Amino acid sequence: MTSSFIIRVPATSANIGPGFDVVGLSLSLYLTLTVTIGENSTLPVITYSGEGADEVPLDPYRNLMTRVALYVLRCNGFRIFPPNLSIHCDNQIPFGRGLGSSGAAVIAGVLLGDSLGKLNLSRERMLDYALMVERHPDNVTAALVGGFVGSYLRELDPKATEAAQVPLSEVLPEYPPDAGEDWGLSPPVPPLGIGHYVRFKWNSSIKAVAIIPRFELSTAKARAVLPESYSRKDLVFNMQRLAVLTTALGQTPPDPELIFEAMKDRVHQPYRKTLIPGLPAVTSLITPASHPGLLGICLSGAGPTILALATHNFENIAGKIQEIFQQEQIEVDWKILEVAGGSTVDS
Ligand SMILES: Nc1ncnc2c1ncn2[C@@H]1O[C@H](COP(=O)(O)OP(=O)(O)O)[C@@H](O)[C@H]1O
Ligand SMILES: N[C@@H](CCOP(=O)(O)O)C(=O)O
Repeated sequence: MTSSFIIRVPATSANIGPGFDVVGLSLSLYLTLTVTIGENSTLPVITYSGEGADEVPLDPYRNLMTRVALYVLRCNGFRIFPPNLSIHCDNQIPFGRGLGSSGAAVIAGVLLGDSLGKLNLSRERMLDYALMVERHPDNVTAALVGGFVGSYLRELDPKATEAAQVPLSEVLPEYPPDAGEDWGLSPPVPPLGIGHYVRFKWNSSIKAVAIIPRFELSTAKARAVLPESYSRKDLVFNMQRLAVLTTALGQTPPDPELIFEAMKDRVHQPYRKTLIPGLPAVTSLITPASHPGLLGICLSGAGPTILALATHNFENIAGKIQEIFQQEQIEVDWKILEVAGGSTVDS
């Protein structure tokens, strides 16, 4: 007998200016998995449509989503994937653009492992698993619970810190063992309650315009350009703005002057401008005064996507940003997105 279920995970925009590795916003682009049990196969058969379909690995031991699902299953007493599984992924989230595609794949993998193993993990426990794989909580938390969220990683005792520092390659085995070889010990189980979050209010008149350059920038590369330490002046600059921003985006009516200044950042964007030509011009030349309706502009996640928050005049704002990128010989696509709900699993 065949049965199936559907997992849906939203895109996310992390940081929103000053909230580096802290805040995330779920957005209305989705990774949708249709999971069918009943096909005749030993290993999961994976197919893709949409974004990334021509580059994503379809081998379940190499695909990020199924590797995460296997990690969750192995931590809970299952040795291998259940048989007769087929997974179709329809993906609207472009890879490597700062819209949380990897965070969505990790959350989809956790939900897949939970459903296949009938584990009934709580949302908090699911977040622990996701955080073993993606160590910054902003994307995965927003993708799991939805909305505008702030999160932190708990400081762990030395034993748990050790478990949480295990390299990704050990948490997620990439290759099956050779025939006859044992899988070895189960992977490190996440410490309990690594991540904690709160959801902030969001004024529903605010939409997110995502201006998406047609080139990929891996998050790893965009993190590698960041310094190890910061001046007190720059940290205070960001903390002052973040404290204001988390309330300002929930107020009615939204205050453009307040939000525009509160979305400025000195922790990641200045260092990433070398990887994203046009970024300094985009964040300085377009203002609420020049473009009514605009509230603020930032890099989405690690970039290269630009996120403009606005209440109206979306086409005009996107058009100006597109023009700035064109001067750098960079083509873009743009979309008006809503703030989305969290991930769902439906039969
Ligand atoms: N739906 C998916 N299924 C499998 N792997 C994915 C999926 N989405 C993203 N990935 C992996 O994550 C990589 C992008 O991650 P990353 O550099 O963090 O960029 P992003 O800003 O899009 O999260 C992709 O190149 C791919 O390897
Ligand atoms: N806080 C992280 C967020 C990365 O988001 P992504 O969507 O680019 O994966 C960072 O800024 O590095």
